[in-house]
Amino acid sequence: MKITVLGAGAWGTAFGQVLADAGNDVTMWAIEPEIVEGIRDRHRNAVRLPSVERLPENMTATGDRAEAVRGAEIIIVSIAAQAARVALEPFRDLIPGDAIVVSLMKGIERATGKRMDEVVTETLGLPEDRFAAISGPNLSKEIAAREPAATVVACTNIDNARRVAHACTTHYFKAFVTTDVIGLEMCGSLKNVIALAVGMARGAGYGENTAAMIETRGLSEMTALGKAAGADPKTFCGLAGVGDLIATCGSPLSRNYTFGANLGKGLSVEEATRVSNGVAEGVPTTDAVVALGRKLGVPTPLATAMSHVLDRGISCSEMLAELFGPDITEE
Ligand SMILES: NC(=O)C1=CN([C@@H]2O[C@H](COP(=O)(O)OP(=O)(O)OC[C@H]3O[C@@H](n4cnc5c(N)ncnc54)[C@H](OP(=O)(O)O)[C@@H]3O)[C@@H](O)[C@H]2O)C=CC1
Ligand SMILES: O=C(CO)COP(=O)(O)O
Repeated sequence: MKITVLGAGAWGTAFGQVLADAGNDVTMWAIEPEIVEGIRDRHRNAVRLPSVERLPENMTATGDRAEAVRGAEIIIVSIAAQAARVALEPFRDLIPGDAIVVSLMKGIERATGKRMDEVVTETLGLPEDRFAAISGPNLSKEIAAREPAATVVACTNIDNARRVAHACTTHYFKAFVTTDVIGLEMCGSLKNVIALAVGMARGAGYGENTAAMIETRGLSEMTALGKAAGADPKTFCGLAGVGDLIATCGSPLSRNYTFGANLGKGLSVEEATRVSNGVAEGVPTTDAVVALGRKLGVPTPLATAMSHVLDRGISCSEMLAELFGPDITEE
């Protein structure tokens, strides 16, 4: 198949390699000429994925939007979530009429509170059965090293989910399918907020009990919010939910975990942003989660406490005290 990836960041590039390994012809689209030339001429993305010495031969790149998507059967979107709307607008009239558009993004648009499925379909004028989301425990550097991993493809049209899953199946990468697009989107976005809090606790020097508490209470919070938004609660027990939570909250390869760890060590939000190696989606998504909780009538103690870290600069122990709350409640 001819597949295009919009956004040659760490995950866009690693996933492009998965697609190329699966036998597809892959074209990466990026704004920066340095990244385009590197992938096209030297098979290398030294800016965003330097750990890979040489990307596959059936992977190229262009900075020209029309050329990028011409004839593409599947178009992958892997752009920082807050920039997705602006970046996709110029593609609206260029996307082939039968292409499936797949989002790898894990975030909620802060300005509107919308999930990426909503942002992508709205911006591109795409029917929902031609939109798919991919989410799971997929730390890009490990997948770029071809370590065994699995993911989930969600589409309201299960046949289209299967087509996308087939396109990204390799000997080291396995894709499951689901029709629960909302659940998948909520899992990927909300676990980043939890990873910020776990990272912060780790950075402050706390151990396993504290991390397990934040992860478990966080899972409960994201499941309740997801259910209220229309998701299937089962999705939160699977790869995209618990699975991604374990990977993201347990690895310094996660930008969200690392961002949180830096806050826990005493860096300010500005300093943590400056040293971050790529986008930490949980940062802008935290406020969106709090607002969504308010709209849906679901308490979000963890996201609210994290928003006070990010907006008011409260410390890790103050964040945890907020999370504890004064009341005795049922678990
Ligand atoms: N890295 C990972 O392990 C995983 C990441 N994800 C998700 O995938 C998405 C992308 O992440 P990742 O690739 O790692 O992030 P990076 O920070 O490595 O890259 C972000 C990408 O967004 C692009 N971008 C930012 N602003 C704009 C804009 N205004 N117009 C066009 N492009 C823009 C960047 O382009 P440029 O390089 O030109 O700045 C870059 O390609 C995120 O939502 C993330 O949560 C999901 C699973 C795993
Ligand atoms: O989503 C991820 C792993 O599944 C990557 O997490 P970060 O965006 O925090 O690096």
